[in-house]
Amino acid sequence: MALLEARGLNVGYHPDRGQRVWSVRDVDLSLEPGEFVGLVGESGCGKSTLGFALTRMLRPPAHIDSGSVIFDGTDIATLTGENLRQRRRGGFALVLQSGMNALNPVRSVAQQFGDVLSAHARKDEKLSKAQVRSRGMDLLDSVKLLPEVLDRYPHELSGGMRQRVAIALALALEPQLIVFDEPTTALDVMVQKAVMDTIKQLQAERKFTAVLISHDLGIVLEATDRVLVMYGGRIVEDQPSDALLTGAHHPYTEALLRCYGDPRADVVELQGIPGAPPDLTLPLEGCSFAPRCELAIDACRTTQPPLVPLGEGRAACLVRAQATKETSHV
Ligand SMILES: Nc1ncnc2c1ncn2[C@@H]1O[C@H](COP(=O)(O)OP(=O)(O)OP(=O)(O)O)[C@@H](O)[C@H]1O
Repeated sequence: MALLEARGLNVGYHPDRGQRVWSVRDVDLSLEPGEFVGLVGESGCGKSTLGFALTRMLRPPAHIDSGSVIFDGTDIATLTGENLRQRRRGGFALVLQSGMNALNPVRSVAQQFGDVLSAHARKDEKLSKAQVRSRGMDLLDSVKLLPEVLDRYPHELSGGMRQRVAIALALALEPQLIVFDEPTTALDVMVQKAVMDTIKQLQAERKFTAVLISHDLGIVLEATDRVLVMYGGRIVEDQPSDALLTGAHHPYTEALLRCYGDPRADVVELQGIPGAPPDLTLPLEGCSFAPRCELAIDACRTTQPPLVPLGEGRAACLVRAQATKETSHV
């Protein structure tokens, strides 16, 4: 049984003034226990909004307009207040792009462990300062930080250390699902690799379900079991990572793969994707990639392609779905 299932999920930003943005459109996805899933796509396609929705971290003007997010049997899309807070323990957590954004600049690391643990403690449970410190030291150890980091403030730590503290704080409530939103983007390449190695090791040992949001297909393909590709607020492809390396089924994924150079190759020829991403303030008719797609036929401009089984997973492309149907009838 899936750990999380999102069905018909629509998320928009509805500011009092200014334009509405429909950032996540009709998303259906499942996350299995213990799998490591990548979420990729161009900037602005809705990855973070989806990650925030799956962990119920959206803040106004963002709003779940419709759909469900069934986590471990409960629809968390409709949970509020105390019920939602209680569900986070042993439930779902989000690690943000920059550790500095996630940490409170005026609280020491130990105080922040105390804040997280006490905010989600059971009613009959009160942790002493010594218990918080001991738990904090274990968690710091798990992300490869020394115990003395407990008494430091965020500004005293490097970017990589702050990101490790943010990961340790997410682990404090022993979540079954952690969404990592661009966890290494703000770090230099060496630190990026070290932090990614720690994330992979923690996931393999603790067996939580992980979603890695990134625009770097290379990092995602290396770390994950399965990749979800987003375009214009929709999931357009969902395939095992190994299968994507040998062939994508959606023309947008193919274009993304051409933008990523294999560092092992002797000669790397990178290509961009001509055209611009869709405007998410507008309703979309047909396939949102059609204006940039070399394969597009008339029907692509008028019919929203459903996400159907293709290859070892799913893809939302009318042309490819039709071609597969025709070959299977030959
Ligand atoms: N607070 C906000 N108010 C209004 N629109 C927003 C807000 N945050 C995001 N959006 C819009 O929602 C859409 C999706 O943004 P989102 O950040 O989810 O995309 P993303 O794929 O994660 O991008 P990036 O890779 O750049 O982080 C974009 O069009 C963005 O402009």
